[in-house]
Amino acid sequence: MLREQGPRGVAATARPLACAADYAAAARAALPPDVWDYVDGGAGDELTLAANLAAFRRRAVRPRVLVDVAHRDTRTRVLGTDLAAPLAVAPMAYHRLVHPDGESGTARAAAAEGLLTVASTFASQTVEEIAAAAPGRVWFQLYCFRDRGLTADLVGRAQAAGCTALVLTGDAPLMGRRERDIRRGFVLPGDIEPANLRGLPGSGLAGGGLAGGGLAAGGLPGGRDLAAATRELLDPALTWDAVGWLAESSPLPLVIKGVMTAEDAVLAREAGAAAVIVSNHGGRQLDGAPATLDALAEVCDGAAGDIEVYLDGGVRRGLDVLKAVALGARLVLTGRPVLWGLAVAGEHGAREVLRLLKEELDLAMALSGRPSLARLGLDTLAPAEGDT
Ligand SMILES: Cc1cc2nc3c(=O)[nH]c(=O)nc-3n(C[C@H](O)[C@H](O)[C@H](O)COP(=O)(O)O)c2cc1C
Ligand SMILES: O=C(O)C(=O)c1ccccc1
Repeated sequence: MLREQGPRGVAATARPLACAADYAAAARAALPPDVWDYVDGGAGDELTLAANLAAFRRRAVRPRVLVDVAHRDTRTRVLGTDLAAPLAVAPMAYHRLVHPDGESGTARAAAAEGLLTVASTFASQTVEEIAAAAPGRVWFQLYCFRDRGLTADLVGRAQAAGCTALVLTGDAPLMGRRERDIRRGFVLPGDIEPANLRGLPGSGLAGGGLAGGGLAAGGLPGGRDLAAATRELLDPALTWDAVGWLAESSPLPLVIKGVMTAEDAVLAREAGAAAVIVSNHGGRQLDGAPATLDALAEVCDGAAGDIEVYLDGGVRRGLDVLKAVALGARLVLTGRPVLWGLAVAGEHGAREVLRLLKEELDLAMALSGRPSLARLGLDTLAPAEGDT
């Protein structure tokens, strides 16, 4: 068990870290304030960020008692990968902002717990390094660039590196306005880079562009404008045609991230996707989008059992995983908690956070009288407040 470090690591004040929220507090104390806010923050008034958390808290579980729960089984299989629990690490940019172990540390941590990691296009290590750290347990998150040749190159690299699925992010035609980053004048430190784009001509994000003084999030003087540099790369004209193109051009199963409506679940199905992730990007894109847990039912309706439905956003407890699975998610992804663990104790800390979430899920399954994932269904949860 990890212990919080006291001043200069004084052991006498060290307290055990009992849950993900404890890691958040320890990470906040350890990280520079601008990095904490980059990770923690959402878009606009952070309404959606708060809604994701509130939706999990609102739902109560209907416990069944006197059920034999001597053996619990949290295992599942998702797109050909065997998982110890229906849990994965959501794609996040720049893990080395919080710890030098970076994405390869995260990927090793997840694999050690029998889970998988989605590596971001904007990872601070290359997809080759990350995939090599956790063979068979890495998916690749793709941002589709204006330059389709460059996009196809990245897809080819991810596949050659051994990634077993592609996750196309659909909710970021432009970057959301993260006001904490603007107020802090957040700048990507000069030693952190989007490693997959190394040497990329003309992007302004790689090579010399980065080495010279870093990237500012808010267009403030003293660094490059992160939002502007990302805008130069990402294609705001992206449509479902690109999904069809990707589904045809790569043998890897394709997952669409950011689907929040039944209509878009139907389009994902028709375009050849294998799955969708109900996600509002952790409240970092459209502020005002609903909580993901509240959008899950309609996306499941649209998916109609033809494609799988996953969920991310606000998962902080094993109990949250149980609730999402009960409402139809085959896989639940968690983002910020893994960066909290990584910030506190590198790979070991990330692993501890994932282990805690798994243990909490196992205990919640026992105490709710549902010892297998198959027993988690709509009858597991009490009606949401306000439902009739
Ligand atoms: C620091 C940070 C960086 C992120 N970078 C990406 C990214 O590169 N690509 C992407 O599709 N989503 C990205 N996301 C969104 C996550 O994949 C995920 O949707 C979200 O974090 C889930 O919410 P949670 O953090 O509340 O678990 C990022 C989120 C955070 C917090
Ligand atoms: O911060 C994010 O949420 C994110 O998705 C992103 C995208 C491109 C570069 C850096 C971060």
